[in-house]
Amino acid sequence: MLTAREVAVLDANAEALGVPRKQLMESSGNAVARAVRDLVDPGAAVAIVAGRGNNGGDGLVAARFLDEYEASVHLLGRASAIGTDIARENWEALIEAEYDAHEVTDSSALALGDPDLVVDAMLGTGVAGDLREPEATAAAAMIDADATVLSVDVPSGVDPDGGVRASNAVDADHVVTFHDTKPGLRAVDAEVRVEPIGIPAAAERFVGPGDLLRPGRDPRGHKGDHGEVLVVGGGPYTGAPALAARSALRAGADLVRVACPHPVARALQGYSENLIVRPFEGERFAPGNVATVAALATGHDTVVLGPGLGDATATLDAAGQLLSGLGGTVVVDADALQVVPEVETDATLLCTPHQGELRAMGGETAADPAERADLAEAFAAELGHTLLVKGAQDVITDGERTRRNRTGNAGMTVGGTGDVLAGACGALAAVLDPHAAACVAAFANGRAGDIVVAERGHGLVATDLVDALPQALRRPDAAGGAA
Ligand SMILES: NC(=O)C1=CN([C@@H]2O[C@H](COP(=O)(O)OP(=O)(O)OC[C@H]3O[C@@H](n4cnc5c(N)ncnc54)[C@H](O)[C@@H]3O)[C@@H](O)[C@H]2O)[C@H](O)CC1
Ligand SMILES: [K+]
Repeated sequence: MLTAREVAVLDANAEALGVPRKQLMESSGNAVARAVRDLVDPGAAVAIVAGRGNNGGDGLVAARFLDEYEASVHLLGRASAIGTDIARENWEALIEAEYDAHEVTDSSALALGDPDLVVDAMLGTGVAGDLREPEATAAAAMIDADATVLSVDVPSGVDPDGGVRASNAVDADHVVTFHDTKPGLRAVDAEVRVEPIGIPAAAERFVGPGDLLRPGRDPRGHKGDHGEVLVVGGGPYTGAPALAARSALRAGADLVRVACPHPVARALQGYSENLIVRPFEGERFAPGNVATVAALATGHDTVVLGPGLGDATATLDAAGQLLSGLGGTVVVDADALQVVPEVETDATLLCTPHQGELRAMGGETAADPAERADLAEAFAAELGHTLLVKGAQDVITDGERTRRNRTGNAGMTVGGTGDVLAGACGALAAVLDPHAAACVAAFANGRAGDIVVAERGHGLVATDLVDALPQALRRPDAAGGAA
């Protein structure tokens, strides 16, 4: 089941893998033509009504696969109003090849003739609200044509996600949809066929630039909308919580505070004036600090627990007590991971172990990425939390959905990259569900490493990653063209 957003993610990931949208459109159009062949015999009159987006583009492509039919193409609007290059190029090919194709500039001039079958290629996953003109008149003309109606992807006017039908939506007899069915088609009373269009399984299996399209930051948002993150760390180490906090800021958090022992507070503040430090008593995080830190945590969207805490017994006790009392999403990293298997909590944990830490938690790992993914998936299901298992290929799994991330390079084994990843997870989990946040964070962290190596060669240090995160998080053009 694919929402319109998931379709956009897969298309962009397919493009990054070397399968451009125009190729997907060619496959979609071919699938439409196959559906036509199954419904009417060669020689039949087929009227293709095309919108100005890629749904229309699919219909334009289909015309080229229907030479044995009396196919006519009716573009709703001027060719200059076609919204995408790939749809426009397909229109231009029809005109150049002298197909029976017309621009309908006045909806009352729409003349479908007496078709045996109408292809509804007006609107698909890009629809919004009731059909406007000329789609509304065209939909009515389809009904008047008294022909079989085959809709492309979704009946025009049906919301692909929620299934809500616009009052003037097309009544389809048949629907041909692509790659996977759509939630909105459950409510459609028509024969639905799902056709592959050549999106490689890798577009789903591996995190790609398309995953950066997931709704997260609303650019029109206001301070505090994009997440307030609390890092609980420091003790033996001060660099780790500073890296995690700075990374959270670079990954989009609006406010990041660091709860840390008094003795490291000043050192931490020294790392960056962007950090707000909330010191607690003592040399290390201990049970006596849990109430204070828990109270602080309630005022934040996400918590990142672990960077630089150390593994003193009292600290691990405190970590377990803190987790058992929290709700919301908590990123757990480094030594704090040890307490996760035993802790009962209402919080959703996003755990970011490397393979040694995974084994210490009771999980298993393997050299083969696919096998490692299966083992991690089983362990995440057992734990009941989301795992981001770091490695040459990261594995992200919540026990059901399992994906792998291939960005990053050998230079990233340097200390601190895990703290940067944990901070990025903290920021992204404030605006995405934990699984999506882990996918995007793993992708961006590795991509930041690749950007740094490409620009400066090896010798990468963790602070380089922090600075490269904004560039690594830059979204591809949703309509086409990888970043
Ligand atoms: N991976 C895949 O499944 C692929 C699917 N393909 C097809 O692409 C469309 C989605 O195309 P898109 O350009 O994003 O949107 P639409 O064509 O559905 O519509 C946009 C178009 O329609 C106008 N519009 C929006 N709402 C209304 C309205 N209520 N009334 C009138 N007009 C409206 C809007 O202004 C735009 O002009 C998908 O469904 C598939 O068919 C790709 O071809 C390949 C990959
Ligand atoms: K349609």
